[in-house]
Amino acid sequence: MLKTSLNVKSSQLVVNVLKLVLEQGKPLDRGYSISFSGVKLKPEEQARITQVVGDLMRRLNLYCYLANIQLQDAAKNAELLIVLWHEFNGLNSGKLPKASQFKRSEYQHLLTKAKKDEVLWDGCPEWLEKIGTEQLGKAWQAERKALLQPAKRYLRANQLKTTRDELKKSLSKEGIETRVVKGVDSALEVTSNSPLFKSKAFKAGLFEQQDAGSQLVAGAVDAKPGMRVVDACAGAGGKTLHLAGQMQGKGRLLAMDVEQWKLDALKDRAKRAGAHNVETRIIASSKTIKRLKLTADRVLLDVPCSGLGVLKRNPDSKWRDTSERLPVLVKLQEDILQSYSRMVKVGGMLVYATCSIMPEENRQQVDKFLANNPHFTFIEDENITPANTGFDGFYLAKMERISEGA
Ligand SMILES: C[S@@+](CC[C@H](N)C(=O)[O-])C[C@H]1O[C@@H](n2cnc3c(N)ncnc32)[C@H](O)[C@@H]1O
Repeated sequence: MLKTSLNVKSSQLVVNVLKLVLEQGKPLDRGYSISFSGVKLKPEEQARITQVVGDLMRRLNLYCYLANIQLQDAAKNAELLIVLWHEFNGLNSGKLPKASQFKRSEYQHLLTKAKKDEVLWDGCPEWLEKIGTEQLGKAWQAERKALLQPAKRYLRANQLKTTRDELKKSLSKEGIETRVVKGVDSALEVTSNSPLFKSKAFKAGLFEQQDAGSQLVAGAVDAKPGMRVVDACAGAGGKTLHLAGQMQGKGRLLAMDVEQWKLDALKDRAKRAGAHNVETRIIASSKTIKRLKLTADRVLLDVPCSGLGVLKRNPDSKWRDTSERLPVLVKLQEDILQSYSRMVKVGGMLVYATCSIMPEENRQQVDKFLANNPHFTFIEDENITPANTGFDGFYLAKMERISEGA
């Protein structure tokens, strides 16, 4: 946490980001890029601003409660929330705009009450508490607390161009300090506040920023040189590029998605990474999938999901989403699993993955699929949870096709 208060300029940038996210519905990353564009800021100051915004977003309901305002009025009262944030974190807020509106005795009274309400204290909206309790029972409490922690920055060494040890050394020469992540072969955790994307190492394609949990998912696909591999919900290719590294540029790696702009971004990233065996294909209709029937050694289905495993990285979604999205996503996941699994050849492996920690999107989804598809057999699954790992939360299940089936 910060040791000194924000200055007025930085506090104004916090306000800008909050307004973009809460009033205009921009994702947090976009809020940062718009607010920081053209503004001269030292990397350390930028890191301080993102810390304050991140923390405010993770516990927005708590800070609103302490400021005695409604959640829907958070953006309008952003300056007051920053004052509250300083007080809550034991920092002097005296020089900040709206410091004069801070009512200490009311704050102390509300703080005492808030401490008794664990769900509010952990920055959890009611809809999320309900889902978490229903789906995870007693385990939810630890996950709720883990999801309140700031997200760490992890990198994946691009095996096509370097090794993790070499990358660590190259980064250190540029003043970027990292440490090795135990249990994740390709991952480094960034321990300094250095900007990553202006580094020579990044421009040379030596790494991608990717959560360690996400690296475990792509690692489980175990794509080998010469294989035919499909990443069917590839997005902008976080995992595709990892698979390309596993394949060492040999074989065929097909990245598919329903959104062309994501595949366009993937192409740019693949170029920088030197991933020359990546082909992109838009899924225009079910025919795109049917044409690939029984052809792939590996199919990764990193399906659209609630994102409830990655809330510490995307805390803004707690205040945007509702529980109504979940059943819609569960149905979409079921359809994708049923239809896209056709691409796996006999003896090939299907990897189903989400960035959710909720069983309804995870093991229950897999069990339903296996019950209806006896030509697949279960190999193993893994719940990568924030409470157990400190990483973002993911789920993965591996299944093998044992016969052609339907
Ligand atoms: C969890 S994200 C994928 C993230 C990506 N694999 C990565 O590691 O960066 C899910 C992706 O599924 C895509 N998607 C949504 N509906 C789809 C569908 N019916 N078929 C294939 N992809 C779909 C979304 O556009 C999104 O990019």
